Amino acid sequence: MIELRQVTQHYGSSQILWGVDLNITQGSCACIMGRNGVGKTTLLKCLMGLLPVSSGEIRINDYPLHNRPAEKRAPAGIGYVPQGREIFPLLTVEENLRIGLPIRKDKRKHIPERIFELFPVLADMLHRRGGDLSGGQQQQLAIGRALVIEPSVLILDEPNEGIQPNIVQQIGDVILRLNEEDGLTVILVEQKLGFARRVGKQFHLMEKGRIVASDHMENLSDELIRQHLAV
Ligand SMILES: Nc1ncnc2c1ncn2[C@@H]1O[C@H](COP(=O)(O)OP(=O)(O)OP(=O)(O)O)[C@@H](O)[C@H]1O
Repeated sequence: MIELRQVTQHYGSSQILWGVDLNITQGSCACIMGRNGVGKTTLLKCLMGLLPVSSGEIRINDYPLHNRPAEKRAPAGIGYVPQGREIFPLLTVEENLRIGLPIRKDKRKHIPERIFELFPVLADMLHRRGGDLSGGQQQQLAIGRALVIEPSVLILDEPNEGIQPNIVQQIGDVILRLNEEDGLTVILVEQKLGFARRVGKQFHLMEKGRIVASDHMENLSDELIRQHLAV
């Protein structure tokens, strides 16, 4: 269970998050949704420790994260796929994947086979440089890299931004398999309504730095979409 209690955050003097309360149960696939600029990425970065919270608490299975630096959060079992992918363009696919291995508790030296099962293209391109891959392949690499630690929670920030439709479909399939077959808890920031409906089990709508509605995905009504998502 991931719990956020009254989380606030500021960039300098401008307050972005205003007392965010959020509960994400183990095994769920939760979509954080909202218009541009409402604070979705900021919320994920606070969860990952990439931005300090101003106040409030963040816990995973009762283990407090809010007072721990970012490098202590991946070992707590959280994998993160940032917006814009942020793969290392000059490193090979294999080197990009290996980056996470040293933080595994078991110090395992091999990339888990499951990653190549989910993304066969990464096995085919193992020795190619990250920067030579297409946008969709880079996104698959970014997800694969987050899975190297075999996390219990996977956080993805707009994984489909700028990706061609057939890869979007594949990424959706992989997220569903990770959630349903491997039991991974997934937290997904997603703007594409069709994709969110396909893979998400719950939604959390954000408006001006607050969560304003949370429910099962099947209850995401036209009225909520009009109020909080339509542009
Ligand atoms: N480094 C920064 N310094 C100052 N303000 C920032 C910074 N990063 C983001 N902001 C502001 O914080 C607010 C929330 O941004 P954030 O990126 O979290 O929103 P978002 O909901 O993820 O939007 P998008 O869907 O466009 O990615 C925006 O008003 C943005 O301009």
